[in-house]
Amino acid sequence: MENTAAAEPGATGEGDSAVSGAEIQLENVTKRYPGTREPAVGDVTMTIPAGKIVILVGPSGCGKTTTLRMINRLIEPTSGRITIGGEDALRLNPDQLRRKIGYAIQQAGLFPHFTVAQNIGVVPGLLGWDRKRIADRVEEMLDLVGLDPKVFHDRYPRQLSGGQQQRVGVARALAADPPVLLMDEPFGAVDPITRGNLQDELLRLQSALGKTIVFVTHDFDEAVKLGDKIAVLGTGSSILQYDTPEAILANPADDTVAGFVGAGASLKQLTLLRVREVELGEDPVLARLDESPADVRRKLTERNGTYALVLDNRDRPARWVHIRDLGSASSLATAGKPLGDLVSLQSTLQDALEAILAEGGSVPVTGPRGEYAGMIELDTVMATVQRLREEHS
Ligand SMILES: Nc1ncnc2c1ncn2[C@@H]1O[C@H](COP(=O)(O)OP(=O)(O)OP(=O)(O)O)[C@@H](O)[C@H]1O
Repeated sequence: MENTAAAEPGATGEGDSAVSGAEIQLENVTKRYPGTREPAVGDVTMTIPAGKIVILVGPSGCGKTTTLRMINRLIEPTSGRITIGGEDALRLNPDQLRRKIGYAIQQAGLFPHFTVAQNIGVVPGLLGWDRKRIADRVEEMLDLVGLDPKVFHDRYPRQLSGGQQQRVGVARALAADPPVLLMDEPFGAVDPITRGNLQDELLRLQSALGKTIVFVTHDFDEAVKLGDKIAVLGTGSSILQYDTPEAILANPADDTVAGFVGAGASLKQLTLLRVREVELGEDPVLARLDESPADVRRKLTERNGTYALVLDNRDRPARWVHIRDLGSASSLATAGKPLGDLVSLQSTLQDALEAILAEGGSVPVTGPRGEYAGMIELDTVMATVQRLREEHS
């Protein structure tokens, strides 16, 4: 077996975080499936910059998967040229090429009769790494994707939740430290909360790894959240617009893109901003769980307030109390009502807006340890939407 890829930069498996991806170029790439009239991919030319996440979005059947799978030659192009890091991918041995390209798909595509560890070790094994190095790498990858090696190492895929399977899928794709990662709706089959977590995880990994990632999705919100650039594709993978999420949201190239971006494009821009980037509002009257209700009532009266935010002994927001609850209350631990939605400094403004709408006003923001960090208000979010609209018009 040839295993020259193991000697390539970026395939060392040393886990060094400075590894950077390779640029991918597609030049006039066409795929015609036998017996079909129109090409599935027609004359596509695009450059995918090194170390960036590029998202392919577009309607079902427009050729996203075909485009992706031509990059690792699971599908052979009918014509055109593809280079990866300047190397002509169509001249390489396809097996050798694929060992340098991680591939993660919907429902993870794990081998059911292999344990988690065996699944992750597949490509390093093919590359001829010795057992010790593979074992170390498997541990490192499980850690990286947030799965405890002691718990998950020997499990079989059927013993994992959908989200855990996806994590193993990502770990397997990254195991040989390939410069390029292709992801085909990798989070398509999990519930929205797990999906959000996996997306956050991918962004965290990417900020450390700097791979070139080509990611296919149907979901424009996912594209906006993850993409450094988004390619909006039409029939035959024709590129309708290829730009940053900000630019596409602000100025869709045509009506088709605008339709795909959907209503509320300026609201979607809120997914690009984090709560820590905007000014927080004025503090409400703050109280401690162990303060006496009478003292808090006095503070509220002095400050003309109606609600106090009660913090626990570690400064974490715990409850709201209304001044009228305080007359009869014996302790703040039971007075008023527990908090509903909270947002953190890391949350997107989109999440903050949802919480504000659910709570009907302003919402407490928490810092890294869950401690109270300030309030975010509807006015701040609306002013931000207005500013974004003006900046991009
Ligand atoms: N093996 C094949 N033989 C013939 N036609 C095919 C084959 N595979 C895909 N196609 C056709 O090529 C076109 C593009 O398919 P592709 O799977 O790339 O689209 P897609 O954008 O990824 O779709 P989806 O979002 O639904 O997964 C479709 O019209 C599809 O029917």
